[in-house]
Amino acid sequence: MDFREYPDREMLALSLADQIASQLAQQLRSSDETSLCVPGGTSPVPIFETLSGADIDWGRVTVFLGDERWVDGEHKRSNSRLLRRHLLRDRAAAARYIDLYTGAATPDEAAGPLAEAIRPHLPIGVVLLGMGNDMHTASLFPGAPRLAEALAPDAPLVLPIRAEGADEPRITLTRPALADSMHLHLLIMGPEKREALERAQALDPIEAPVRAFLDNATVHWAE
Ligand SMILES: O=C(O)[C@H](O)[C@@H](O)[C@H](O)[C@H](O)COP(=O)(O)O
Repeated sequence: MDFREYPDREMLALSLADQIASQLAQQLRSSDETSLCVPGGTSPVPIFETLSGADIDWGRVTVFLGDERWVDGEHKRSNSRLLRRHLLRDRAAAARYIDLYTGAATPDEAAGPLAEAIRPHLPIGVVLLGMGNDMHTASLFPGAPRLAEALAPDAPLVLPIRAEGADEPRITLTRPALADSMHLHLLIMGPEKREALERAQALDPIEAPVRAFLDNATVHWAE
């Protein structure tokens, strides 16, 4: 795990957006296309807004979320709505986008088709993960009934998740889908998350799901 501390959140956002853009551009120099997987939540918004203006060939980048709340795309809790407002605009509006919210009644029936939609984009070019204070990442929540299944090396690429820590049914990419990415970044801000990260390093992924990704992650932190 590579841990990078920044003087403030603005410097973190500018630097991380630049690192992601550079990694995507580098991949596009040797491949026809690449992929970018991003988290929902509030922390990544400044990174999205900087990244949306990056001068790369977005038409050859496929973007998708690492997880989604199973709510309509215009619902205030929708991560897809967050992306449309903060990332998929400016130059990045040209990106190809796979929406994890399919409109199906439940995430259970959407998981199979979404796995097939995601599969051609593996290994993901760049993955950005967030983390909750409970050490969840994506929608891999401690205590979730299907967490062990989602953490297994042979897990389906996409699974529905219901958990006490989640306000609504979720859909999430799983460990094999996320962990094998070419570049994996973890974004955390504030003292509580730094403390949670330190706890996670000593725990098993079943107790601290973010632990499943730390070995290959570059962690970006500011107060
Ligand atoms: O759907 C989600 O909520 C995210 O994908 C989730 O995994 C997020 O990254 C963490 O909950 C941190 O969220 P904040 O950045 O808002 O603290």
